[in-house]
Amino acid sequence: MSTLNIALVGNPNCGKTALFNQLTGSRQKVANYAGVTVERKEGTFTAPSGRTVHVLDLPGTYSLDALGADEIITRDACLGQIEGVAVPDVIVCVADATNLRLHLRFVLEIRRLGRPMVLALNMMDAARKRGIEIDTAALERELGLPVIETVAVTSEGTKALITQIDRATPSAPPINAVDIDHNETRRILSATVVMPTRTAKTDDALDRFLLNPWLGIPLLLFIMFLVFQAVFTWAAPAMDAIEASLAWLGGIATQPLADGLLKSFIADALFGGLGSVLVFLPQIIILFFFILILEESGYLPRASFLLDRVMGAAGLTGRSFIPLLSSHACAIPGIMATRSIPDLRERMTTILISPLMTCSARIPVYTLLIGAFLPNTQVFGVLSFQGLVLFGMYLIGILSGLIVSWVISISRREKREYPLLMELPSYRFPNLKSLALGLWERAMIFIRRITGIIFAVNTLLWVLVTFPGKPDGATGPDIDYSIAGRIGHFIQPAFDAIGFNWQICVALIPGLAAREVAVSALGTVYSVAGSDDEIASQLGGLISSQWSLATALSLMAWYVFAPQCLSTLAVIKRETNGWTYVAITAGYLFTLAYVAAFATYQITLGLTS
Ligand SMILES: Nc1nc2c(ncn2[C@@H]2O[C@H](COP(=O)(O)OP(=O)(O)OP(=O)(O)O)[C@@H](O)[C@H]2O)c(=O)[nH]1
Ligand SMILES: [Mg+2]
Repeated sequence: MSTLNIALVGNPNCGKTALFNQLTGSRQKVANYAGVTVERKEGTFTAPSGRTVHVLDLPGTYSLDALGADEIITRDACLGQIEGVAVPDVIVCVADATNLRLHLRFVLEIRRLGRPMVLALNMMDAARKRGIEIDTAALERELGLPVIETVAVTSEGTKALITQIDRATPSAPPINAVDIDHNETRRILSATVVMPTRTAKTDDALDRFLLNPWLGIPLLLFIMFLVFQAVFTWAAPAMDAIEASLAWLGGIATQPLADGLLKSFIADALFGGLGSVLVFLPQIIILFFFILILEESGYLPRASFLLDRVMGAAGLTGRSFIPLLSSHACAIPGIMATRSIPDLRERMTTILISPLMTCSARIPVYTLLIGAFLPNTQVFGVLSFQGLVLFGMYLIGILSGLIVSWVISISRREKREYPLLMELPSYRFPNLKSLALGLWERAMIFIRRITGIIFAVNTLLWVLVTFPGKPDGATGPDIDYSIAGRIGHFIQPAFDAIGFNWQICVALIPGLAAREVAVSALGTVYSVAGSDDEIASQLGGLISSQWSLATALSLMAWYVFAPQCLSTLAVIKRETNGWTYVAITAGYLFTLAYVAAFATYQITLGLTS
């Protein structure tokens, strides 16, 4: 059976990736701002004729004229000049029906390439809602192209689009030498589109409020603050329920077993280790719930504008905002999103500081320590004190990032070359189905991490804390004689000044692979060391009785800075093409981590003794 190659092109934020996901069933990132897709993505589906269709999703671009990287990629992809990528048999040009004035120009540019093409008139739902009337048949005639109305968030029109693409041999459109002319765009628009007299009323009203010079930034801070309160308070009942079920299940699972290795493995490594991380699933889902809503609503590019001045003081621009905000979910997509920053220095600075943003893998560590060591009291009767501290941890991460960036900028003489020019998309109510799917996917990624890397590293750790057993006649606890116990005791002196005991040292080593592993590792170490029926869903209780407050705060300070994530370092190597930035990042972050933990430990000791 023959195959067909198609490429999705269009202006940024017109719904190419949403359409790509509909066609191929993939779940590539979609969000309501320009520049979400930074890398070409490929997928396939089977057309009704039985042909396999290869789909190429491309970064959005405003025109083919300019010489930016995105424009070149798009043009080369359309003409089949990218190595390893087939010439598209059909170009699917996607245009936002609510913004045809802008998008039609690009359609005409693509048409000039003289390749077979189809126009997907996307966002038809939004266009209808705003009362924009488009005469599709007239548009087809004017352009000499098939035009299909689509709604890429609900799959409306996807079938019609597939049928159109699947037609035997799509033909190239007529080449019209003058069609780049603005007059041509205007002429086609007036022949095919009736705009309502007043448009985008809601957008303007909301912007007057959210972009207000006085209200804007306080509102932004307030939104962020609410998110972190919610992460702490809403998650609490679900976390308690998971903890209780794990304790119950653990009891059932280990009861029939005789004391021995199997029982120790199930109790200590599985329930003690992995269970202690699973408990944080609700918090992670709540955080992503807010991040997804912020991404879809259209608020993020506005926040970039609001923060442009503030970030300017730190030597950055508003462009760094979205990459840095994404880093709060995970530094990896954040670092990849820096590709949309044209200024190389700014991009490298953003990459260097993105590991300082509090990624979701730190939530288990912070929550464990905050929950165990700080009082669960209310501030002003409504705010959770623990939630406030968590918010504080996020602020410390952001402030440290801005300070580091400011220090880097001191050495920079020349002026900013790229003023912040960003399109403000329309506000949009998030599609509930995609929101639910997005959260489901996050939950699965977290669970896959637990059953994948965290399980692997933790099982290895269990082996290391269990073997070799205690020699005959020895008196100390078993774990002291194990390999891990010996390693922990061996390196502990280096961490004495920052208050880490040997158990923390043992947990930090596997925690280098991924941050949450440190929690499961502590769970396993304390579980093995403790009596057998103490399952580390009570890890918090255990450490609160064994560590000083100074040690706990010092570990939190360590976690603000320490670059304990191999995947982040790997992606920095990939994005910067070399080891230099990896070495700089790891070096400066470990140094800061040690210094911050040292100061925190010594000061807290001084105050509490
Ligand atoms: N209401 C509505 N929203 C849509 C439709 N198609 C896409 N969206 C939303 O529009 C926004 C942009 O969609 P994307 O698919 O990320 O756009 P893109 O063209 O891939 O953008 P870049 O990758 O930045 O070039 C997202 O918020 C989508 O949920 C549609 O037909 N109707
Ligand atoms: Mg995209």
